[in-house]
Amino acid sequence: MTPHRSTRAAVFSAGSWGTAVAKILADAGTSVIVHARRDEIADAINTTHRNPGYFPDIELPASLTATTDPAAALAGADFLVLSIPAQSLRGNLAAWAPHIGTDTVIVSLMKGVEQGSHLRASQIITEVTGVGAERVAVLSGPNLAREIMDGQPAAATIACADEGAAHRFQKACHTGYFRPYTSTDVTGCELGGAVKNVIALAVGIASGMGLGHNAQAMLITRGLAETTRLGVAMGADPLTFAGLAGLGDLVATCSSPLSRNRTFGTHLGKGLSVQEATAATRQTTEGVKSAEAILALARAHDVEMPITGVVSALLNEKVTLGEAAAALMQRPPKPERCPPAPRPRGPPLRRLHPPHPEVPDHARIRAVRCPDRRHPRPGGVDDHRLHPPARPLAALEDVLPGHVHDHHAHRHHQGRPHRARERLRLPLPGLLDPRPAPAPDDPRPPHRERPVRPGRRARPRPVRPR
Ligand SMILES: NC(=O)C1=CN([C@@H]2O[C@H](COP(=O)(O)OP(=O)(O)OC[C@H]3O[C@@H](n4cnc5c(N)ncnc54)[C@H](O)[C@@H]3O)[C@@H](O)[C@H]2O)C=CC1
Ligand SMILES: O=C(CO)COP(=O)(O)O
Repeated sequence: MTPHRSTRAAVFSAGSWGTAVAKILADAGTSVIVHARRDEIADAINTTHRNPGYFPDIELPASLTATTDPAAALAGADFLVLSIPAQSLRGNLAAWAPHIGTDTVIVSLMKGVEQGSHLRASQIITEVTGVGAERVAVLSGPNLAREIMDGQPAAATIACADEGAAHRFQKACHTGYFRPYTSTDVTGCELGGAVKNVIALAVGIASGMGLGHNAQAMLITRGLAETTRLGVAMGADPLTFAGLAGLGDLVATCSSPLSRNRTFGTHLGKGLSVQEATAATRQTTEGVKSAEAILALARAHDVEMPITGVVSALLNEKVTLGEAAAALMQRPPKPERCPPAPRPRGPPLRRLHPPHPEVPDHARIRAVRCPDRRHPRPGGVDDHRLHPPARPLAALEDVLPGHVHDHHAHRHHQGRPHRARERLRLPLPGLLDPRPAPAPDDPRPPHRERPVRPGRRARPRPVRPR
């Protein structure tokens, strides 16, 4: 927290989070210039020390200045901090790139995945600017901008392949109310931030439908499970998802009415159409744009993400609220947890993009067997890849795996005899329908859920005396 005005940061966007991070940096003693798109916002910041577009009631540090000239903002900058909607990053960055200094570290605050390319912000940055991964950092965590502007305490994680660069930015933004930690898990931090927006949409939808805290906690917890599955398949450290950029951000966003994603979901849950919810939302709602791209990443890495799947289907208006909820609740029963994947080996199953320097060896999945021998799982990813289910029907089942009950997979899953390709379609009762979900055509009780402990083996058989 030593003053270091010689450190310079250029914050690109005078939006909600850009303004908040600019204030943090200035309060930490860093020399900050904000790049605004509109002259009137830049002028207001320079003359009244307020941002009338986002926080008209909050006075900004007098040392904080603004400009609409990207070259002036970037001149001599140690850090370029980017905080615009993820879908607009590529085009804007291409225009700003010629002004970026050769030593400038680029810090992404963005929590989205690009449509079409399915790239995260840090990957877009390296691709567009040609800057090496050691000069690209991400900052992510439970950081609702409004609370931070009010001076309330918060923490975040700064991740960079070069830990030294992360440390420098940590020093540049450490204040009495903002506590940054460092990490080298760029993939995990970024995925945590992007996927939690989709889970926050799901929680908002549940809340809008009038569902209680049990349902919301279920979505948060299983949302974290599917985020971690994707992260592990993409080479992230699973423990990152237990940290600020994972669980921390998920809890803050899913529980706060300040979250735009949760609020958008609440509108949907109350019955508004996607168009109506969009019209009711003024600021950036990354989850709406990223859900499908995240689902595409999941497919490419053979990871099941049922919550993301139903949110994407709802956003595309392919299913009703009741159908989406029923599709989640009627998935085949399974253990809560399978062991994490061992170090991956072998060629990737499918890859969306040419190898990225940051994730060269990790986007690989290998079949492992769950200690409960009836549940073979690929790479700790609890899907049914090893029970090739010969999935029927097209679009809906593709978006919502488990929407159609696969009788063959179900019997196989239970370790029982089965006839290949026998299938049964379940009706989809509305979520609030008091009737119990229809039982599969099996008279025996359903498979008992049993916690699986990593590394645990079947109990040894007693040795009979001869
Ligand atoms: N608001 C928050 O509490 C937090 C937001 N974030 C992330 O920060 C990023 C930015 O979000 P916010 O600042 O909240 O959004 P915002 O909607 O408040 O501000 C977006 C900014 O980007 C600019 N912008 C919009 N479209 C643009 C375009 N096509 N080209 C160039 N500039 C454009 C706007 O003028 C505005 O300055 C998102 O990825 C979000 O997930 C991350 C943590 C907290
Ligand atoms: O990322 C955020 C908090 O950490 C902000 O979430 P929303 O974009 O949903 O407002």
